[in-house]
Amino acid sequence: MIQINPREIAAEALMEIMTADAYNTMTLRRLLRQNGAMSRQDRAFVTEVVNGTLRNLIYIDHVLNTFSKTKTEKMKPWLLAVLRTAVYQMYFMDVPDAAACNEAVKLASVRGYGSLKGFVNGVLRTAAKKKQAIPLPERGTAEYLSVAYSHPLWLVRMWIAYYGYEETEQICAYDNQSPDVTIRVNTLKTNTQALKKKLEQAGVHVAEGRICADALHLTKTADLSRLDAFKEGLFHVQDESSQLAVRVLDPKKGEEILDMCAAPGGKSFTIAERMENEGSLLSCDIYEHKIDLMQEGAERLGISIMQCRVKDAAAEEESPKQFDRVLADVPCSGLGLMRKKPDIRLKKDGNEIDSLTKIQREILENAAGYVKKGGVLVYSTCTLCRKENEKNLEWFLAQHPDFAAEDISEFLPEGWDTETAKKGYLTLLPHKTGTDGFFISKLRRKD
Ligand SMILES: C[S@@+](CC[C@H](N)C(=O)[O-])C[C@H]1O[C@@H](n2cnc3c(N)ncnc32)[C@H](O)[C@@H]1O
Repeated sequence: MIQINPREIAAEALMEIMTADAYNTMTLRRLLRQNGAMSRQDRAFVTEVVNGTLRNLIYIDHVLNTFSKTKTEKMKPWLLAVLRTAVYQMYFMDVPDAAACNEAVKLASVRGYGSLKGFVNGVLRTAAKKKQAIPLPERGTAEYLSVAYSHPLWLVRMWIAYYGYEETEQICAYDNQSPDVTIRVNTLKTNTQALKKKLEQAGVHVAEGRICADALHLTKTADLSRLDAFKEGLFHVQDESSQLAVRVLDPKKGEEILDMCAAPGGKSFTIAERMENEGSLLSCDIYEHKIDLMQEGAERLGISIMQCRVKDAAAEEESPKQFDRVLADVPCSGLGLMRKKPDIRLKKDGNEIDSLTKIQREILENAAGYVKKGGVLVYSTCTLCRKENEKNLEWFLAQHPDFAAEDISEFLPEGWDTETAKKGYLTLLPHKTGTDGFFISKLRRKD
């Protein structure tokens, strides 16, 4: 039988993600599939090493650059991947230093770098010895937050300008916690208590929602899709921030609703459930393959009012149909998702923000045309970036005197700061709300 070395698969995945700018979940999934003979434990190890290394990459590179004369940007991609994954094991996992180091030395040879075994060994042994004494940039600087919490410097600087130093440090620290899985109870088929009981019987640890009554937080979940409760369509995965966005949209039974950027479908599913599967919901996305997934999800959940369609939300339509409520949950930089998506930290700069802002404004402009007189438009993102959030809202209101921002405080949990909510918008800072970082705003078209 061929022996598969999980450390080699982890280094391979990391190298591909870094060199091809590949999306980490897809690369990982493919490599795990190609090496299907690995045990469950080895697969979990590979996943942990890859995601953990990505999550801590800036700090790990700082460690390597502290102890290696050859800097990380000059290293061969394979050696760099081996060193990075080894430092992750030594610094962040319970792997003994000697094991991580010896295995890395072997991996260097596997791909023809036998002559550099001494280099790998030297850097890792020193890194192991000096673990407690890594020199960091001076506290109180953006550089310190960037290295200590492995967040890109441009992002830390942007957040400091928005939220101040302390708040930024708290966001960064929150991003480094391991996330739980949040689900939305399918109220068409069950209720929170019944589902909680069923999941607990299946060995899942369940805690109740902190913001939404229909949310549950799960830990000790292996593969959710294997649970009977999943197969029976009793829930879908959805963060409480997204559930709150739908609460703010406030969909009603019998209405006509449009979700302009709907895939993978989470908010559409919650909208349909809140509508008690009565009325009509048009769920669009620009990517065809995502439409199929969304349709499958709706079927699993027993939702029949959702029509899924491929449609570019930024393309103008001549005489658009009008809806009671429109959700524009636009493509964004995703900076509120750092806890769950480690590769978002790899964004080298904020340059894409301007092009995203342009698309978001095009989508918003079209959204206005889809809202009936007296109807509602909710604009939301999963990012912490004022250009994509508050600035877009301001821009929209300046272009559209026929819309007014609407107070959303009644939808928020007790005790939340409602100063901006009264003006129709809210930024969810993840360390305060225990959710993804998120932005929700609500507008109503005047009669
Ligand atoms: C933030 S995600 C939406 C998440 C979704 N609302 C949910 O809750 O599951 C943004 C979506 O916009 C889609 N998208 C990107 N550009 C688009 C466009 N021009 N028109 C429509 N959808 C677009 C992406 O495929 C992505 O699925």
